Amino acid sequence: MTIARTLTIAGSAAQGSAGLQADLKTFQEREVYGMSAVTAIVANNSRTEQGIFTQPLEAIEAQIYAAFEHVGVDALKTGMLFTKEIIEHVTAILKEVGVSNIVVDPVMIGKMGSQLLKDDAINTIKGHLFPIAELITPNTMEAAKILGWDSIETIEDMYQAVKELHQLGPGYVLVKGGALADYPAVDVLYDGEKFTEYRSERVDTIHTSGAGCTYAAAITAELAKGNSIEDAVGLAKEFVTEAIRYALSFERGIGSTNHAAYRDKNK
Ligand SMILES: Nc1ncnc2c1ncn2[C@@H]1O[C@H](COP(=O)(O)OP(=O)(O)O)[C@@H](O)[C@H]1O
Ligand SMILES: Cc1ncc(COP(=O)(O)OP(=O)(O)O)c(N)n1
Repeated sequence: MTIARTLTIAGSAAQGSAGLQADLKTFQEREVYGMSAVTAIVANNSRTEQGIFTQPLEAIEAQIYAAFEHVGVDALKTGMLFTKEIIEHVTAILKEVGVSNIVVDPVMIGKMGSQLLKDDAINTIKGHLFPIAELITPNTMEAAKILGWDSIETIEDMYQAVKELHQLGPGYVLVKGGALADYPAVDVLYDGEKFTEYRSERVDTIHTSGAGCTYAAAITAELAKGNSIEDAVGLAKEFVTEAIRYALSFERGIGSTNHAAYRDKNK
């Protein structure tokens, strides 16, 4: 049996909704083979002062090579990279192994408040990783920060943002409009010439932890299967919308996107 192979290079979100936990659950749901390289462990709780445990560069490198050597990778995504050093090291390895389907989700601050990218690492992700990415998937806050804008408030702003972000070198830019509360859930894709909008109704919920990771992981899975970027984003948008519609509350603040919801709906 052949199966498409995916890798996430990301942080571990101990609470299970985001990070590599969301990615691996999504890979499984999209019926691809999932692998992971852990960059940092995020484990915020009321008893632990230091909730972020960065992995040594040597450990990150070993995990990436293990995935490439033992299995092979058809598409990969990056999530939490946290430091300049990790970004530089991961970029150098990806250039060496020569993988083409790279999805970069430039996560900066999680919905639970964790810092996922140090402020001094934003320029490194722009300068090193974006030029080798097939697709970058910032949310509106991340897109504004990367561009040095105050904020992105409207869909017109999103159109301007994808154009400017594309000049940083990725093949495609997808700006996600989940935070624009006055609009439906609109995302804008740009390939340097053509804009494509992806829309769904806005689900009335606060339980969207992991939505961005889940979306980028589903896109990665569909690219690994050989779909075009446009089709991969469309399929992933349907998947993440169901994951948000049937989100899991746990009744303790912001709950999790439900990675099994799309499967349950299509049974
Ligand atoms: N309340 C919502 N209802 C429906 N879709 C949403 C909602 N919030 C976010 N989305 C969608 O979820 C995906 C992830 O977007 P977003 O939440 O902006 O990313 P992030 O988790 O990185 O902040 C996008 O397709 C966005 O449009
Ligand atoms: C370890 C870790 N990585 C990434 C995220 C961000 O997840 P994302 O789905 O982009 O957004 P939030 O759900 O946090 O808003 C994370 N939280 N943890």
